[in-house]
Amino acid sequence: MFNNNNNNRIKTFTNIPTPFYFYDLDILDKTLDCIQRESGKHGYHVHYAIKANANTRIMEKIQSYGLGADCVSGNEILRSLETGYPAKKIVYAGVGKSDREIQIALDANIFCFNCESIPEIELINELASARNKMAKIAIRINPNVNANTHHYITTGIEENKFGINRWEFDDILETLKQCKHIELIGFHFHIGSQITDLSVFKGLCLRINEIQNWFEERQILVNHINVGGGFGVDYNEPDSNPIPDFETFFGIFKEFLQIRHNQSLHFELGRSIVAQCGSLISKVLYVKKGVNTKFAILDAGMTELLRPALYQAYHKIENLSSTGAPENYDVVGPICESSDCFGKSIRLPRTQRNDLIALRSTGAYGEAMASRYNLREIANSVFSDDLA
Ligand SMILES: Cc1ncc(COP(=O)(O)O)c(C=O)c1O
Ligand SMILES: N[C@@H](CCCC[NH3+])C(=O)O
Repeated sequence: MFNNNNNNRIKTFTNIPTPFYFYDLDILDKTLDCIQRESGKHGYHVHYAIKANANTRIMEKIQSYGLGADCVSGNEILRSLETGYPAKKIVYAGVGKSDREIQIALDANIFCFNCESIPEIELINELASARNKMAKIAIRINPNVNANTHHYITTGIEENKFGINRWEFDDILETLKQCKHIELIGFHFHIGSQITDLSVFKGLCLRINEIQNWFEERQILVNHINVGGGFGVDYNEPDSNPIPDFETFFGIFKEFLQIRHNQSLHFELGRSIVAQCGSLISKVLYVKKGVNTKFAILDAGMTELLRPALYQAYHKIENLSSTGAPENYDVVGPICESSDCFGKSIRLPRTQRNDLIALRSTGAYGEAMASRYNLREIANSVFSDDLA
């Protein structure tokens, strides 16, 4: 995206106050085209996990391709409705849904609650009963499949707080019998995020097959299977792999998941849709000598991109201004935290004050996780369409 063919774009960056989130809408369009084509081959339903990036323009663009929304809060449901996602394509997960949030979802008549505990199902039943409504739910089942990803973003093993475990199934069936304002329409699964070992999804399919058999033996059939999200992206080589291999990803589910007659399959993709269209653009404030290294101190920090500090995540770092001889730098932000570091011993062309630096693949969980720590301003977003 930032190679020599794009020198003009880089020139336009020079006049924009930094730091800012840059979104290449061409990459987003190509990603969405690919998702539409590859999921369409199998008739799959894709919901965008808006927690990855709830920027209005990004959400509107994704909605224009017909995707639904996967929400984790009442405010995300409201934002989805405002940006044109039809209620009948909204799913809502979360271990801690508040009364207010459940009411928002009931009033909007969303497609499905993904329920994570028995007390939650009982509360939804009570609030639905007060409105004389039926609430459609899927139970979020913890399939106990290890996602082989960072332990902070693993969600599908028994020790995690998410979902309902297998040893609770009998109690769930009992609860569902009691709850007259609940209609069970699906089973939901989500095992973690940034999964690059695709055999993990095969393991998920095989586990879902076993779970479906268990329920079928008890005459429980549902119309919807939702396998969540989690498909990872290439943070090392965003230019060689700007669009994840959705053909292979959806193909795994086609091959290994035993979908019953009349069942539809749903996905909740976040990162794989938006990560590669975004970059955080920053300026070098100072280059400072350390004991063993040089620090390149940027005007962006963990307040604009938390992932490196939170998960030791790597985002490719590029100096857009320099073509000098390569040197090693510890690339850090201005925040009063030692973990405010984007990378150690990063090889960059000779770097100096005012050079523009791009932190790549920040479209997912970048702007969405921004904070005002140290009373910093929230950075602006800039779209490729708006640049000359
Ligand atoms: C329930 C649920 N669905 C979907 C997602 C989206 O995940 P990803 O951005 O990895 O596709 C998440 C986040 O991990 C999630 O918790
Ligand atoms: N926020 C995380 C992923 C968690 C997704 C939500 N369950 C990330 O940046 O990688």
